[in-house]
Amino acid sequence: MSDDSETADSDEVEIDGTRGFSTNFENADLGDEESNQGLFDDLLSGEPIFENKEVLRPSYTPHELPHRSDQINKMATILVAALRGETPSNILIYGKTGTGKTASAKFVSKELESTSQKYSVPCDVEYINCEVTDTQYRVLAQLANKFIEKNENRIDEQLATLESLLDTLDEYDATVDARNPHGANADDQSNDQAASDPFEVALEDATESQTNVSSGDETESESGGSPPEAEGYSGSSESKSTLPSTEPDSTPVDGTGDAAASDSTALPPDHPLESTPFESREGVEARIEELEADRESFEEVPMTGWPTDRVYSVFFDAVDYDERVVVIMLDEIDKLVEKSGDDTLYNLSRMNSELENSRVSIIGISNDLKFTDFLDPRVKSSLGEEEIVFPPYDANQLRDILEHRSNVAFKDGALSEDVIPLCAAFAAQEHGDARRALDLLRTAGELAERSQAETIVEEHVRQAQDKIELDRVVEVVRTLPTQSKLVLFAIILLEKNGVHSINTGEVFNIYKRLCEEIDADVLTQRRVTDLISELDMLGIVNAVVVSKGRYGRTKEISLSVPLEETEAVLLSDSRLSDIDDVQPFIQARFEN
Ligand SMILES: Nc1ncnc2c1ncn2[C@@H]1O[C@H](COP(=O)(O)OP(=O)(O)OP(=O)(O)O)[C@@H](O)[C@H]1O
Repeated sequence: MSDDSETADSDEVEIDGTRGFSTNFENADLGDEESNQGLFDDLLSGEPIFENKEVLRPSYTPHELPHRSDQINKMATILVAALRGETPSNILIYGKTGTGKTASAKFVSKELESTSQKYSVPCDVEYINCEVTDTQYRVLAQLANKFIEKNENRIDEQLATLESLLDTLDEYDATVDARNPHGANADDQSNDQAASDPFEVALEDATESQTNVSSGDETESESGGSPPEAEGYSGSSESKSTLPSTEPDSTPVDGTGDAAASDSTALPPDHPLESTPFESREGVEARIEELEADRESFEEVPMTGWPTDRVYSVFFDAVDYDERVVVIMLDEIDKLVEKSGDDTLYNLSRMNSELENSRVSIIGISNDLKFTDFLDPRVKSSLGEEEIVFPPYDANQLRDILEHRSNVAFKDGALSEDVIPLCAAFAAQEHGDARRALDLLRTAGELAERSQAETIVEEHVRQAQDKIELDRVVEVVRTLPTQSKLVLFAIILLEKNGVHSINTGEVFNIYKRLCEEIDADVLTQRRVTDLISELDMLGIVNAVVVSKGRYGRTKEISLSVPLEETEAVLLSDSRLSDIDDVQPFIQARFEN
């Protein structure tokens, strides 16, 4: 270490100005140990606590969800209808934050999609977080674009299969010509062996593709039981309806050698188009053209600017392009309703009566048990066909969840015994929130790592609890409206000056002075009393009503959060930071 820094120092002494850059780059190029000053070496040298910290982050989707098997099974029982080609009932999922709603729903949808691939039943799941995507326009636009992308991908796969079918046809024709320069199809026994390999491959390819004739057509669906990768000639009703039956026995070929010369439906058994829906090269080429035209016609929806009707119609067409069951998962659905009413849900829930090829089913996820009160009764009954409740976890369940994760997250021996029970207990007090429990465990690990400890102990968990709480306070205070910030600042100033049992009148007087100082509107005392109650509800201040005997009742206010940190957050607001000398204001509390 010391060697490193000495060398680095001497480099710096020798160079000046622009030359310094080039010398440093040279060092970097050399890549030897002497080129850095060991800023990170110390940190890296400590024994790491974590084996895989990502596992504790909210973005990680666990493979196992202990204590949620009832809810997961119920969801699967409802959604299995999609794998039978039927429309699953809509589902509403309720539960407080951190009770595993999103994780469980994502887990089930992953399983659903992979099983649907396994059995070649077309089924798509789309997830939307309505806290981010919170208007009807955005929801529909996002869905439209996702389905357009899916359709394009499917078309690309189909085109690739068809192009390779054309190649196989070319090879086949060339081989036939070579075998039989006079035009007869030489498929007699003696030639079978020589011809078998490429044709068998082609036939296999074609059969594989053909089994997937499944979607987009009114005429037929043959999806069940075919292999997952089969993506063949699906899509257009027109091309399909003009195609011959795909049943192999429709034109028996006797193997005597004249099949190629006979009419086009009588393909020899080793013909690449046999057991495909196509009877000629032209048929394949026409289908390619048609798919390319479809692909061209898709128009991506811009994120703003179109009339909502147009967005809806593009979304509708994109969903209905293929035969499939579509599950739309709307997480934080209450935020969407709160922000933009229930129009989106109304439109989505009535789609099925108009869709021709596909079916839509909705899973809504909400923290707010009461949000359906704001829904149109028709939407409410359609959306809530099935309801699944996620109860809060208790401390034992949280302990199990943490233990599962910690096995992967931490190095052996990095956790002392009481850490997980303590994290679970803290989080159980917070309405059984698994996210909070995982945050605590991760933060405790980070604090231990930062202090270069080898194991995480109870103290780290307590520090983590304080840190998370403080982070929450900072976030809440930072995002308060200016008027609330002024009221809170007034309370802080009073506390800082040793005033105990602060009452509303005192807060109001200081608040008024602060408003004048920064040219803000002054609210009425009644309104300020409301703002104090809001701060109380957010857990930032504690306001209790006390009786003063014959002088009536008053509120006694005290700060519930750390004073200095909160003041620092308030002063980081550019408007409040203009207030320079606050001391004289304190006198104002005696004024009236
Ligand atoms: N049973 C469980 N097993 C393992 N991890 C879980 C379990 N339940 C929840 N989690 C984890 O807890 C965190 C929060 O879960 P999730 O996001 O599913 O909660 P939520 O109920 O959807 O909360 P919110 O309503 O706030 O979105 C995630 O990291 C998730 O992986």
